[in-house]
Amino acid sequence: MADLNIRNLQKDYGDFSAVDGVSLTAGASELVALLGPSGCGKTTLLRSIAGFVPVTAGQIEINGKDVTRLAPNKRNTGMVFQNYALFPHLTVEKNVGFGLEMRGISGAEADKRIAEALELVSLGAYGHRYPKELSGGQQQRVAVARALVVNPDVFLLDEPLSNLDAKLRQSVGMQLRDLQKSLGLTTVFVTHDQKEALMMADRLVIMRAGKIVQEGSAEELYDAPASYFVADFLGHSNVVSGKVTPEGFLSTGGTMFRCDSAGMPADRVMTLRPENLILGPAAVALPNSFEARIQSITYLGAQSEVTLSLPGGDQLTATHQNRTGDSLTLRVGDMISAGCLPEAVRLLVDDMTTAH
Ligand SMILES: Nc1ncnc2c1ncn2[C@@H]1O[C@H](COP(=O)(O)OP(=O)(O)OP(=O)(O)O)[C@@H](O)[C@H]1O
Repeated sequence: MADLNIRNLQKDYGDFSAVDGVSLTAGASELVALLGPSGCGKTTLLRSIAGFVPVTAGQIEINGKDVTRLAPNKRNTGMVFQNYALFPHLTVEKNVGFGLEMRGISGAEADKRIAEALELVSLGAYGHRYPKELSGGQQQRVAVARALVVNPDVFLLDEPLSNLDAKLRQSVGMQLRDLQKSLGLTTVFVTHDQKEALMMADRLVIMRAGKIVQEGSAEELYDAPASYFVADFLGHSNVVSGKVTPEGFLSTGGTMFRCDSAGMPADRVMTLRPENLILGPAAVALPNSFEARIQSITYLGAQSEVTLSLPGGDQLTATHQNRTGDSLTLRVGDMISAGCLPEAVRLLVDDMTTAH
């Protein structure tokens, strides 16, 4: 059981800040995902925790001990690198034993711990193979065993699923999460894939330009993004800008949306999740209801994505469930009723087109 406590961490390269005043905690057994676009500082933050990047300022504590200036092998962290960084000329056993050797553990004690670590990742029979004799998924498990063999206080993962094909990603991700939970490991996990983060993390930390912009559970962030940037990053596809009227509506190009606008400044963007935009007769009775033209339909099997063109020229996409016996006919060019509940309309600050 361990916890990680980061305070005001700063990593500057010249006058550029890769990590800019980050404070972050991760509790015992917690899996925290660092999520954000390329270049936002995720890897730099992770490597700072491991000790591979000397920080400019701030503090990193593991189990209440200040490790900010300690060498990597004195911190008791276990790290899985994006490309696994296995030694090609060493067997699986020797790769896994490397971290122990660095800590001066050898002989029978090392052999026992290597065998246990390989069992944990179901590679007990593969100790004598070389990395090139393993599949991508098996190599990833060797990298996980190598990180776990030292009984780390903090488990650090840098995009550990990105080299796996789409089919493997989900099952390996779930295995990794099960292992993390069963061992009670405090874990920080870097990804730029929001689906991966939603699937695995207890808490998501969204970064932008070296700073944390929002953190919370997957549900909290998806349901209540604090800004357009976060909404957009977590897969909201409908964003329309408008003006808040004194009566409490958001007025877009030609449509008024009833929503919770109390105390909102006038200029806002509206986000509306496609699954909350209802099509057909059921939409007519909703507090927000309007007629729109179907501009395109993308059939995706269980559902279709239907893009609507609103009277003022704005576009909204709806997710429509395809059910056997559904009497609603969708045809490109037709007018259709559409609507949503006021609480499905979220008004956010537009931090995508303004400076941040
Ligand atoms: N050694 C370095 N010297 C100068 N700039 C660096 C150095 N290492 C990283 N950076 C810069 O710091 C910023 C953050 O990089 P980092 O690798 O942490 O981003 P990231 O969020 O992990 O991105 P990605 O998802 O693409 O891996 C980038 O703009 C990068 O160019």
